[in-house]
Amino acid sequence: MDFVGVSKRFDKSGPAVLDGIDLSVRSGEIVGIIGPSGAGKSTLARLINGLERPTGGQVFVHGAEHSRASERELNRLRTDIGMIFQQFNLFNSRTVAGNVDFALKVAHFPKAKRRSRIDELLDFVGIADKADQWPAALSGGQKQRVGIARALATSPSTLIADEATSALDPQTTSDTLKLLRRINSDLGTTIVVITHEMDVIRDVCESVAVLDHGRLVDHGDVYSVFERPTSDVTRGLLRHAVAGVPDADALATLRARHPGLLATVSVRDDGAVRGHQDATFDLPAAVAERGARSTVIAGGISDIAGRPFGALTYEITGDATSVDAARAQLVRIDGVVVHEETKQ
Ligand SMILES: Nc1ncnc2c1ncn2[C@@H]1O[C@H](COP(=O)(O)OP(=O)(O)OP(=O)(O)O)[C@@H](O)[C@H]1O
Repeated sequence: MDFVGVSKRFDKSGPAVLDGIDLSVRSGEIVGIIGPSGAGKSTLARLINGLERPTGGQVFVHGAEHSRASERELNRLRTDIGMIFQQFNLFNSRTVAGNVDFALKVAHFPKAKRRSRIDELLDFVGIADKADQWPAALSGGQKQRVGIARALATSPSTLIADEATSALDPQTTSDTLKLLRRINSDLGTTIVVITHEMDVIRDVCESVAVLDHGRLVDHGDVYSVFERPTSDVTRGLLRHAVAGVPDADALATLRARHPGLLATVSVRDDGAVRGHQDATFDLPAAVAERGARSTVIAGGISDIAGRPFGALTYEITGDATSVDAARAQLVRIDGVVVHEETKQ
């Protein structure tokens, strides 16, 4: 999937909702599109399935240029793109099986094979026992599984999940994201995850594109973007998803409880601290060598694309000479931030 210099205006004299987007998505990857409300995420998704056309640039999906396709060609191309939504968009007047059947009918799937295809799909998403239930009798997570089964009915090579977990509780979100990963690994489906939550990106995506006011402000594999965000929007979104260097408010709270010297160590791949020659730099050991003690008081380590990522904040205590010696060592290490108390 390729976006080449894509722009979109709904009104000729109005603002650009998307502005000069250059973005490539590899076939078979899970990519996240994230950004604050109004950033242009849903518009980008609608360009992928041809519900909107760009006012500038080109959109290619599986080699076909969507931006130029006729309405007829678009209809055919759309059968190769499944969509799932925050509000599930199920037909309440049809059973679970009936909802999936509808997608098969629309795609002219052979009638004789429909029942077995429905059973296969419901089994795959884990709700085989709900085939004859009505949507109203299902939980949010089960409804989303029906939505997913329906979106997969025609074996699309791309699935767009537009805020698909935003209405779900944390456990159901986690189960749904696991299902998306299984769809990707078992069926090879390219998945575009539209979200405003960095936790979702962290838990399921391989690459991420960050939108702000219609512009692409960060893009790359998830680990790199988490490690080196280049925009304030990305940094703001990350604050809630991974532990980092505490901001001024968090630091004030920590200081109120911990009078010692405070220092934060970034935890990166293999525990290595970037820029430090000894990849196993160990703050507690370094501090102990100088006769001081260290205690973890804040932080966390997440798993991002199978690699550790996070930060740990320590309080360093002991006699003044030992703490000063520890401080002198720590300020020289890249990846360690020593929080000096500013004198009033
Ligand atoms: N059909 C339309 N006509 C006019 N303006 C539109 C249309 N669709 C979207 N917009 C505008 O485009 C901008 C981006 O909207 P979009 O829905 O793509 O953002 P989003 O990032 O998905 O936001 P949210 O997270 O709130 O869903 C908004 O300012 C919105 O008002």
